Amino acid sequence: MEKKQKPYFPMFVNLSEQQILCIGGGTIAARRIRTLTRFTDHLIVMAPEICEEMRELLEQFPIMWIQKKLKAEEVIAIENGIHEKSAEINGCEKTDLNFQDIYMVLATTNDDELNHVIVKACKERGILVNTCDDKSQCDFYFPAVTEIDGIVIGLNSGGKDPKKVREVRQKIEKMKC
Ligand SMILES: C[C@@]1(CC(=O)O)c2cc3[nH]c(cc4nc(cc5[nH]c(cc(n2)[C@H]1CCC(=O)O)[C@@](C)(CC(=O)O)[C@@H]5CCC(=O)O)C(CC(=O)O)=C4CCC(=O)O)c(CCC(=O)O)c3CC(=O)O
Ligand SMILES: NC(=O)C1=CN([C@@H]2O[C@H](COP(=O)(O)OP(=O)(O)OC[C@H]3O[C@@H](n4cnc5c(N)ncnc54)[C@H](O)[C@@H]3O)[C@@H](O)[C@H]2O)C=CC1
Repeated sequence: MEKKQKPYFPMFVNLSEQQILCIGGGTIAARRIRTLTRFTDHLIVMAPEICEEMRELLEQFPIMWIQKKLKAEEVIAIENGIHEKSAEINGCEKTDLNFQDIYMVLATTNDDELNHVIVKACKERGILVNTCDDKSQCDFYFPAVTEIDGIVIGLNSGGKDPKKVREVRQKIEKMKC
């Protein structure tokens, strides 16, 4: 008998004191960082360039931007405890970033190969990792999130239909009033 894939359990996690590193600063990254600003002030974005929406988020929230194009060789060095010298950081002093302090990594670059290397390095170090281009490699899925009267609602279709997930989230938001 074929085994049916079970849905993922919606575990609600305290992220308020956890550092989250998002590698990539485009459309997907901005959408996810916007969601995460509700849950933690410890957000780091690493990307050589960021989109307009991310730029606006950097102005509104205490997000650290490390302006850097990550190289696959550097990611592999994560295994040895990579120590990043940050290039340019939004409103903050120059500082070292030690991946050992990172709780969760979001790989959101448009370089699928790099995303894959990031996933591998994180898994080796036991860091929770999500990549936007391949659901089979994710430790967890990024949910659509909304909130009604302080009740957080997270939605997920197990990667079957993200577009529908978005539509359901929008329907819920219309019901709010
Ligand atoms: C599995 C998952 C893993 C993860 O990334 O965590 C994943 C994977 C992938 N998504 C893809 C495509 C799209 N994703 C969206 C939208 C969202 N995707 C999100 C989550 C997830 N996406 C995870 C669980 C999904 C689930 O619940 O089923 C949301 C909920 C959260 C967020 O991203 O913030 C957000 C809605 C947020 C909101 O609106 O509230 C849209 C629609 C749109 O953008 O309008 C499209 C175009 C679809 C189309 O056009 O049909 C591709 C192909 C990429 C490619 O082209 O290569 C992959 C890769 C793959 O399937 O392997
Ligand atoms: N999971 C999801 O919901 C969806 C996922 N995707 C996937 O997400 C990927 C990214 O999509 P977008 O955000 O729209 O792309 P985008 O082109 O807007 O952004 C890509 C970002 O990655 C950064 N980047 C590229 N190389 C880098 C490196 N070496 N180091 C650090 N940052 C680097 C760029 O500077 C840019 O900020 C797509 O290639 C696609 O595979 C696409 C649609 C939906």
